[in-house]
Amino acid sequence: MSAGRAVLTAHVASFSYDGATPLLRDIRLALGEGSLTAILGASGSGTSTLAKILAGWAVAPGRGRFEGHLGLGPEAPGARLTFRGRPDDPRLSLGAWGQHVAYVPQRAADLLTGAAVSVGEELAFALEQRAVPRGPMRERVREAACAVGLGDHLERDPSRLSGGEQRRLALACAIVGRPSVLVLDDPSASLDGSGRMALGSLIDGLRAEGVAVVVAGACADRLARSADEAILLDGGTAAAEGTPEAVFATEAFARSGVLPTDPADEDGVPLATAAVGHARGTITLARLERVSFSYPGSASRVLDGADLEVRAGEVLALTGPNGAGKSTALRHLAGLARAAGGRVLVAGADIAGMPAGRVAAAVGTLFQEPRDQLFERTAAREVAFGLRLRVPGSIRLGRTAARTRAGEALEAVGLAGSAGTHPYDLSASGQRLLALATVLARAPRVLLLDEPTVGLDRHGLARLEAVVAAAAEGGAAVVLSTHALGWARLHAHRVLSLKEGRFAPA
Ligand SMILES: Nc1ncnc2c1ncn2[C@@H]1O[C@H](COP(=O)(O)OP(=O)(O)OP(=O)(O)O)[C@@H](O)[C@H]1O
Repeated sequence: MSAGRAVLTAHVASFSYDGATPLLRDIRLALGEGSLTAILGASGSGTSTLAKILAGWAVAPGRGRFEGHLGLGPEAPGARLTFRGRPDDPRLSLGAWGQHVAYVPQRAADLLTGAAVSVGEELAFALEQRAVPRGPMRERVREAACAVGLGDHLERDPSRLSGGEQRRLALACAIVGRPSVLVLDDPSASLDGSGRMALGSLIDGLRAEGVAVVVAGACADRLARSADEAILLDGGTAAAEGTPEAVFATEAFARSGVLPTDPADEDGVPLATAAVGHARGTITLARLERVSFSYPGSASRVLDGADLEVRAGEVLALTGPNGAGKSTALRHLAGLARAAGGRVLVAGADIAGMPAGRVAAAVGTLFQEPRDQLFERTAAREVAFGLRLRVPGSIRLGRTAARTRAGEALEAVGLAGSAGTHPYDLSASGQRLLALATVLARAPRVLLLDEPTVGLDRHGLARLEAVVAAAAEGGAAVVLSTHALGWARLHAHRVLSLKEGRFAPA
């Protein structure tokens, strides 16, 4: 695709996960030095799979059947690997490939070792494998951390970072090894405004040094718009290719379900929240009253006298920088974190000392990482599970009623056709919608949604908007945390920003 000297070439003649139904067919890429390529496609179109193939993660026995070529550097015999989906295919050494091609998956935490006790150690890991001497290693670790805004967090425990901070760390891990190709799946997900700006500058800097960058996703955001080349995946193949402008102008793009604008963009969105009208309810369903909280072992207060109130029928959006404490505030409302000072009230009751299981009778939570809340064999069973539980204060449904309700909830989020699918076989956005269905099915009075828009395409976002509006119409209180500020201004009654432990109108 790119006219510059190719640093990576790929021909995906065919790729399937199950060895039978091809997900991708006849896709060719040639990534030029210093180029930016956008791989766009709606949920399930294969953008993440193509990113994984380029990164070498999907090219291994047991990971799927790949037929085609992968080549590093100018095409030459030996630099090109040919795959026929057979046992005698070349073994792609992820270690060797990874020295040239770095990758940040959609679920950024998957890139982290899980063994490092500090951000600095996590970053040093890849360099230790390459025997980089201590002095330069320290310098490169600091440089990579600073590039993503984690320069002051080198001593922090990676497992205790917020979602956005973890994405920043994964990005730093990818660049610390100085790759010649960087593949980023949904790179802006969970990043605040400054994180997005830093990502843009980082990519510009890497391209100036000759690194070929690939961004994959379901949104024609600023990064995709600034690409040299875009490729639109639809129906398993490249439905359009060319400059972003040319691709965005095609009928295939209009049909595809790719978001034509970024939900984070505030351009043209009025400051006062608009489309949803006024919340009608007067009953307060959830409240934080002067809540203070610090995580164990940390001197700083994440919440510091935070006040928040949400009424029946209201959609309240929480925004604020990465690490500000939005998820922490939601955890308090779900009874999963306990205030050190102040009170948390849900449906009129002070929940101090109330077991989280009991709070769950009134509250449903969509977590920031939805895969963490999925554990069943099929999507239908996943949704039915919570309906069959004995939760004090809520009604346990019989098997048939639970199945019917689960079907309705799957239908509402657009997953009726995936009822029999294993939750882990759904795309990341499919998993988010499934987790949302598990919450909706129980019809809780308070809905807590942690970054519900992340990774959703146009169809997914429309479903989310519909179910949030319907829940509020039905009298539920909805509290969602988001960096999609433009979207929040359109779909929430109020938007609050969390800074220094307190909420204020955004
Ligand atoms: N289990 C934990 N132990 C210690 N610190 C934590 C833990 N979980 C989160 N933190 C820290 O608390 C702060 C608030 O985190 P939280 O996840 O609530 O932020 P957030 O506003 O939701 O961020 P993001 O926008 O990145 O998702 C961050 O500094 C985070 O690193």
